[in-house]
Amino acid sequence: MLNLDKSHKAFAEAKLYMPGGVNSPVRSYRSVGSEPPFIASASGDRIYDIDGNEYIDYVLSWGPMILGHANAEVVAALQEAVLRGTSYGAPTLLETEVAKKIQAFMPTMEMLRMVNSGTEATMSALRVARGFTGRDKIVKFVGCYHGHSDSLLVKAGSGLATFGVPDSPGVPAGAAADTITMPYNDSQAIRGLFDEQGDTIAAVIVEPVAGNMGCVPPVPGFLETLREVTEEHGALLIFDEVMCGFRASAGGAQKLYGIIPDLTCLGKIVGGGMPMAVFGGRKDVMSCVAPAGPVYQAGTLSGNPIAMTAGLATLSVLQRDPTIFRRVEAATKELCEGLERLGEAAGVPVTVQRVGSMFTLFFHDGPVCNFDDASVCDMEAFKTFFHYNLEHGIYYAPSQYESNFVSVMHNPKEIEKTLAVAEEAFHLLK
Ligand SMILES: Cc1ncc(COP(=O)(O)O)c(C=O)c1O
Ligand SMILES: N[C@H](C=O)CCC(=O)O
Repeated sequence: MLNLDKSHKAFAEAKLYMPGGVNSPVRSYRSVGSEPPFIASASGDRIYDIDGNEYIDYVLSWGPMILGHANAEVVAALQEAVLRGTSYGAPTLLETEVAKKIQAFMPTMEMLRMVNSGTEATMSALRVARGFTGRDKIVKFVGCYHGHSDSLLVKAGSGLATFGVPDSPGVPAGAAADTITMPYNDSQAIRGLFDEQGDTIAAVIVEPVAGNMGCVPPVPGFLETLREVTEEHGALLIFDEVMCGFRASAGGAQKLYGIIPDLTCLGKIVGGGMPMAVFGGRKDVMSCVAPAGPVYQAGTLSGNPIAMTAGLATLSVLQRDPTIFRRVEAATKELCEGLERLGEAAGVPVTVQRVGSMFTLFFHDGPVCNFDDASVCDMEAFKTFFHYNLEHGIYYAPSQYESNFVSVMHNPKEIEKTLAVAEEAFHLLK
């Protein structure tokens, strides 16, 4: 039995100071009816809690740590950088270096702006789209999560789906009034919407690979339809690649599926584990952003040298060794195929969905194409599987509505161990 005594004590104390004891709801383990291990350190594919337990980590800080935790090159760059000061609130050479690197991976980022979180990136991209088109309405998809800004907290995935509050109190009706929600992967519905009100829509924002209702790939034709209808009606297409950027492929989902969005949001990997995100895309659109144009957007710590350093070091490693993407994807494929095979062998209805190095094991018989499919998964089976794994040193995301991730440090031995634990867990569910 896992000993979490110190974590339980730490959680009780944390709850006195922070709502629910955490600084982001999905960390609380409330959805799986338990309490989270408090983490003391991490290295490679492992994290270690304050009770001395060790886990193979498939959360990876919710995606960023594709090189594994505490990558030597990233750490060395950060150690040097902090000695030069942590923030100047003034331009640096680093920011242009990072911008160039991002553009090398994603040429559609003709011009971009750095921010501090995925939430800021999507919120700002929408403002730019509205400013550029002079229209107010935006379209998002049920079960997609784009951070916690008011107009996007509507029928959202991730923690909101997990806790059963897809719309949040505190969002004024007016702030969400211009947000239209549509079912994911339904091209016909989106065509119908654009036939009726396409000329009033500023932008469609989408996770081109959804990760926040679990990992749900776009069905063939869906992204193509979004591109077509937005183009036909003068609306912008925004790809939220905060999660799937550098995961679906080196060039993100846009490269994998060959669709060029007008704007893209990046986060997670791009900041190498530091608070940093980006929005960018077409030069004519991004030229609207202040001070080049009238659409206001700003940030005291935006582009700060520490986040830039972590991002630059991470992207440099990825650029220098393109086999990393192949290796991480191969490991993820092996793991996912193994999980599906073992589930089937045990007679447990499971579907494992994967794109690149992100995946979800759904307790669902058949493909999960949208939020409705995800929400009829067997949540009790998920919980049992999750807890058995945690107790045996495998750290998955504590919700069926989340993706898991693999790093380049997960080698065949770790995958083998993970599958051995999964096999035992499936047998519990027979
Ligand atoms: C696709 C997507 N967009 C936006 C966000 C918001 O990013 P952040 O948590 O950095 O605000 C997230 C994750 O939280 C995400 O997965
Ligand atoms: N699903 C979210 C991001 O991708 C989970 C991270 C969070 O909200 O803390």
